[in-house]
Amino acid sequence: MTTDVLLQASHLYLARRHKQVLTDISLNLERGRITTLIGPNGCGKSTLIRILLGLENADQGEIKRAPGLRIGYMPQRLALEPRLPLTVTGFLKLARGATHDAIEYWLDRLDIRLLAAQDIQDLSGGEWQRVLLARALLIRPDLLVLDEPVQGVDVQGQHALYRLIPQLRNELNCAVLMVSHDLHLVMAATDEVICMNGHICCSGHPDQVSVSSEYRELFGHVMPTNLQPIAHYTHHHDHRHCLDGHIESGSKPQA
Ligand SMILES: Nc1ncnc2c1ncn2[C@@H]1O[C@H](COP(=O)(O)OP(=O)(O)OP(=O)(O)O)[C@@H](O)[C@H]1O
Repeated sequence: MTTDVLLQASHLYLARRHKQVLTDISLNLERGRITTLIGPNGCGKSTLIRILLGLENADQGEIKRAPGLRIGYMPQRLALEPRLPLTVTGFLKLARGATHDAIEYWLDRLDIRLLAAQDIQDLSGGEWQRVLLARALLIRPDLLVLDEPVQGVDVQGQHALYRLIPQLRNELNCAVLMVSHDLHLVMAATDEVICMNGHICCSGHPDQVSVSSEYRELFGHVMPTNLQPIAHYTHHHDHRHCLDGHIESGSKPQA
């Protein structure tokens, strides 16, 4: 592994109840890069994340993590005791890396200071997502893993969160791995997209993936009207890519 590679997964396979969930998944997560996993419901995104985090084991394959790697994880769901009376600050205190200073810092940085004394049961979906993000950031992770970070967040909030993620990457100089359902929403906030459906269908820069036939087969051509890109992306595509994103020989390179 080179020094910038924080996690390297090679040829992961996993079956669950006779169903092949993951097939031959290989990827590298590098410091300073944002990687987005995208794919339809049930394609194995959360399972892959759990395996990369070491919460589940693959049937086959290998995962190498940089020594001492600090991982901050924002799960898709968090099972909480429903009647547990707990303020946001109390909840954050339970997390790894929860020093007084760290909690104070992330409450301000994520604009959730006003929620500090609020009961976690009373948070809106969007507020809860920010609190979960703060919890993942407390240890100042080398690798920040976000499983559908905009779930339950309104469109404005989604844009705000996807603008924040590259800022956090710059601030912490960390790697980010996130799961999203909508490439066009995240494409300005990601360096690499891995499009999966059990196996990796295609991967590369969001510009390349969004025009690839494998991506279009999975997601169709039409962008939902309510989901506009955060930043305007233009496609100058007059050449073809191999599945690994390289330009096919003989095709015209981009101007
Ligand atoms: N413990 C299990 N037993 C049986 N099947 C499982 C188990 N865990 C996951 N699966 C199956 O594995 C597949 C992948 O699930 P996973 O949650 O990883 O998908 P996902 O891409 O994250 O989906 P979504 O976008 O809906 O969150 C699904 O078909 C799911 O039903």
